Amino acid sequence: MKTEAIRNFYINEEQSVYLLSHHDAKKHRQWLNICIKQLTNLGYSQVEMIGSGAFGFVFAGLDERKRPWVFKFSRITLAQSVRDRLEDEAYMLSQVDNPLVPKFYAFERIKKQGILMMARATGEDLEKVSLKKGRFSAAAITRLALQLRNVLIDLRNHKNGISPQPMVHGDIKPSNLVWDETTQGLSLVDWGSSVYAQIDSNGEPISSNFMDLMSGDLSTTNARMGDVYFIGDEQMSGAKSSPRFDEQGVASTLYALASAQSCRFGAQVIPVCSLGLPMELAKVIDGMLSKDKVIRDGAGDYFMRNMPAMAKAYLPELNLAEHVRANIPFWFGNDEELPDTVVYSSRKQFLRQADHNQQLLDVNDAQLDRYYKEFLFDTGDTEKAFLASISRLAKYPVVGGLSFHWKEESLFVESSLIMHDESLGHAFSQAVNNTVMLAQGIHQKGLFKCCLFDARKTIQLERDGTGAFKFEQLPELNYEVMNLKSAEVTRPHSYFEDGKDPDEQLQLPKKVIKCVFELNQIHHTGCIIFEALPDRMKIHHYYRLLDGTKEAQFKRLLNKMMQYAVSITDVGVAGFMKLPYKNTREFALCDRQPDFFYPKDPKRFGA
Ligand SMILES: Nc1ncnc2c1ncn2[C@@H]1O[C@H](COP(=O)(O)OP(=O)(O)OP(=O)(O)O)[C@@H](O)[C@H]1O
Repeated sequence: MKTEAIRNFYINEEQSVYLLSHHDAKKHRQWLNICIKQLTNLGYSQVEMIGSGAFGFVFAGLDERKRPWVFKFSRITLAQSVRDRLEDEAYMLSQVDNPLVPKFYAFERIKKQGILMMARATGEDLEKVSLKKGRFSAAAITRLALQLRNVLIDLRNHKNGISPQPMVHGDIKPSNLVWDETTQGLSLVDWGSSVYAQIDSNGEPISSNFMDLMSGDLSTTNARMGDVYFIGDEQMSGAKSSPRFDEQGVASTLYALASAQSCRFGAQVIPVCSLGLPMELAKVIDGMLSKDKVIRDGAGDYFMRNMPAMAKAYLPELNLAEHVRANIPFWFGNDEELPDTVVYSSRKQFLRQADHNQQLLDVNDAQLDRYYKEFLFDTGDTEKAFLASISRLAKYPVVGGLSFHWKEESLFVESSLIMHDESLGHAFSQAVNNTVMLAQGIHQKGLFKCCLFDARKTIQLERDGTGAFKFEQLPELNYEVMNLKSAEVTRPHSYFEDGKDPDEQLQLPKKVIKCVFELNQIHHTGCIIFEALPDRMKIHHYYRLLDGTKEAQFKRLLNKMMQYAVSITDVGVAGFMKLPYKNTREFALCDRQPDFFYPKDPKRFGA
C-alpha cells in the first residue's frame, strides 16, 4: 500500500441533533413531543425519553399506581417491514419469565405506530457505566459473568409446555444491560433480535414437536442480526440460530467492559489475558473470542460449566487502576457548558486498505446499514476496533484533534485534546490508551486523522434557490485563548492540509486557503471542516489561540475566512487541522499487549 494513497477526507459519525438541519431538528423534536403527548393522553405521568438505539426510541413514565413503565417506539424513518419487528419483539419478551428480564406489559398500536410496553429496569445501562468508570474490576467482571451465565442457562432451558424450546436473545451487549448500583440488580433489555433456537449448542436441530420438524424449513436461518460490534462470527454469517450466539454476546460484553472498549474487535491486540483478570477466567473469555470455532465452543462449554466455581474466587479491589496515565497528553478545559462532541475522521480511505472478505446476510437490516455506512464491511478486526475506539473518544465531552502516522517501525501520534469534565479523566485516559494500543497493533503504513468538535458551535448556512448562502449577519468562528509560556511558544508545531480525495473533495476558494496559511503563522491549535451540501453548508470548527498578543490579527483572519467561505459553490467536504507540537509521541508497534493477570497475592498490590 502506498502512502500517497492515503488521503484525508472527513466523514462524520453519529449525527448530533445540533448537526441536523433546522427543519430536520424541528421535525425530530416535534416527533418526540408527539410521543410524549400520546403517552400522557394514555394516562401515564412524568413521561421522558430515556434511550435510543438503531431501531427506536425508548420513553419512561409512571402508570396510575406510580409503577415505572417503559415504552419503545420504532423509528419512523425505518422501512415498515423493519418497524413491524417491534411486534415480534413484544411476543418474544412475553415468552420470557426471568427476574433479570423486565416484564412484558402490552403491545399497542396508535395508527401505524406500534408501542411496546414493559416494566422499567432501574439503573443505568452498562455502556454508560463503562464510559464513566472505565475498566471494570476483576470482581465486577466475575460477578457479571456469573449473572450472565445464569441468564443463558435459563434461556436454554425455556420450554413450550413440556417440550424444550431454547431461546436466543441475539443482542447481548453492554447497552442492553441495565445495572442498578444500589440493589446490584442487572436486567437484560432489548429483545428485538430474539428468536427460538433452531439448533442446540452441539449443532443438533431442536424441535418442540414432530410437526415442527416436518413443516419447518430447516435449511434457512431464522436468526436476527444483533449489534455488529458484539455478535459472533456465526450470527454474522447467517448460521442457524443457536445458544452459541448468546455465549458470543456475553464474551464480547465481558471483554468490552473489562477493557473499556465499545466492541469485541480489539481482542487480538488487547487480549483478555492482558486485562488483570484471574488467569482462568481471562483464558476462557479469550477462548470464547477465538477465530477458531472448536476453541470457541470448547471455551463456551467451559464457561457455562465452570463459571459458578470461578465466581468463588476472592478478588479484592487492587490499587493499580488508580494510577492510569494517558499515553498521550490531554488538558482539562473549563467551559461552563459541556461540548456535544462529534468526530470527523479520515475513515473511508483508511478502511479500504484492510480487505478481509466477510459474508453478510440481510442488507435491509438497520444494524447492517450502519455497518455499511461506517465502512466496516471489508475491514480487519484491529482496524475496526481502532475506529470504534475513536468513536468512543467522541462520547466524552472533548474537543481537539489526533493524527496517527504509521511509519516503518513506529507509530507517531500528534494530538491536541481538551477534556471538559475532570470527573471523567480516569476513564478518558483509558479510552485514549486503548486507541494508542490498537494503533500500535496496525501494520499498514499511512496516516489517519480525526477532529473532535463541539456540534453546538457548528455554523450552519442555508442556500437560497440560486445556491447562494442566506444570512443576515455573517456568523463568526468561535475560538478560545490560552496563553502558553513563552518558552513553549517557540516549540515547532505541525500543520496539516488535506489532499484531494477521489470521492468527496470540496474545492475550497483559494482565498480561504490563503487565510488558513496566514493563520498558520500565529501560534494556535484547531481544526476546521467545511461540509458543503446542496442545500446548506456546515462549518465545524474548534480553535484555541495560544498567543494572546496576536488576538486581534487572529480574529481578523477568522472573519476574513468566513467572508470567503460564503463564496463556496461546490459540494463536498474539506478541512484543515493544526496540532501544537510535531511528533508528540512515538510508539513501537506491538501486535499483542503482554499478559497481565490478577495477582495470586493481591495484598502485594495494596488490596
Ligand atoms: N425496560 C427497560 N428499562 C430501562 N431501560 C430500558 C428498557 N428498555 C430499553 N431501555 C434503555 O433504552 C436503550 C435503547 O433500548 P433498546 O436497546 O431496546 O433499543 P434499540 O433501538 O433496539 O437499540 P439497539 O440499537 O441497541 O438495538 C437501552 O440501551 C436502555 O438504556
